[in-house]
Amino acid sequence: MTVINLDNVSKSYKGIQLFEHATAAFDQGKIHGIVGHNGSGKSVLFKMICGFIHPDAGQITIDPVYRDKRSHFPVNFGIIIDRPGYIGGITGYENLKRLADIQGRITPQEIRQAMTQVDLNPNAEQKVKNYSLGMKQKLALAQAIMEKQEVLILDEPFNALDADSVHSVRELLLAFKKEGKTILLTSHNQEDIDLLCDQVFRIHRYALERVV
Ligand SMILES: Nc1ncnc2c1ncn2[C@@H]1O[C@H](COP(=O)(O)OP(=O)(O)OP(=O)(O)O)[C@@H](O)[C@H]1O
Repeated sequence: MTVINLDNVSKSYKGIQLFEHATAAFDQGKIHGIVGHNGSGKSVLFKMICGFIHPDAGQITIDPVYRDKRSHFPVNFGIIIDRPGYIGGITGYENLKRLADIQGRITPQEIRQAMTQVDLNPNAEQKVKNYSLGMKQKLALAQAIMEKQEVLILDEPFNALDADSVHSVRELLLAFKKEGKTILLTSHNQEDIDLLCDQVFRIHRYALERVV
């Protein structure tokens, strides 16, 4: 089943063409890797899929299961694109709790579980302003998975993670795939792509070229 479909998508910024008639389908229960050089448009692609920006032409269709009439954005998507702005003066847990309270769907225990899954201590008293880059990355990951989101859109999820954390996040993503979740990720590390991805798309000549 196709979860996200791109049909003839074109996008440019100030005369710089990023996509031209790009077409691709991303399937349920698979891990999809998006590769391409710096500035090729990986983050822009993810922002278009999540409805944050719009293609100049063409269509991006999301399975209606992930649509809600009341929202312009897809629902049940866990997203990491750019580094989110957390509140520095409170702990990681408190940040996630405030975000979780917006939907009011999960318990404190589920927030703690998500933090533990990415090797963050939910009981730590350290404020986010004192977090390292890798810890902020883990917090973003915890946010993306804490509501048990079915589709994960992860731009550079391994960025700044130490070797042990890379290993545990890889295992986590493979476990999510087994559960039937759909994952799109970017990485500049070929090993991540080779180990994790069922399908790989390369941004090449403004299109999404299937390489695996
Ligand atoms: N809001 C914007 N206004 C103007 N140009 C933009 C905007 N957003 C992105 N761009 C440009 O689009 C191009 C693609 O950016 P994008 O962040 O998608 O690249 P990327 O493939 O994710 O790169 P990297 O591998 O370095 O993360 C870049 O040249 C960027 O400057």
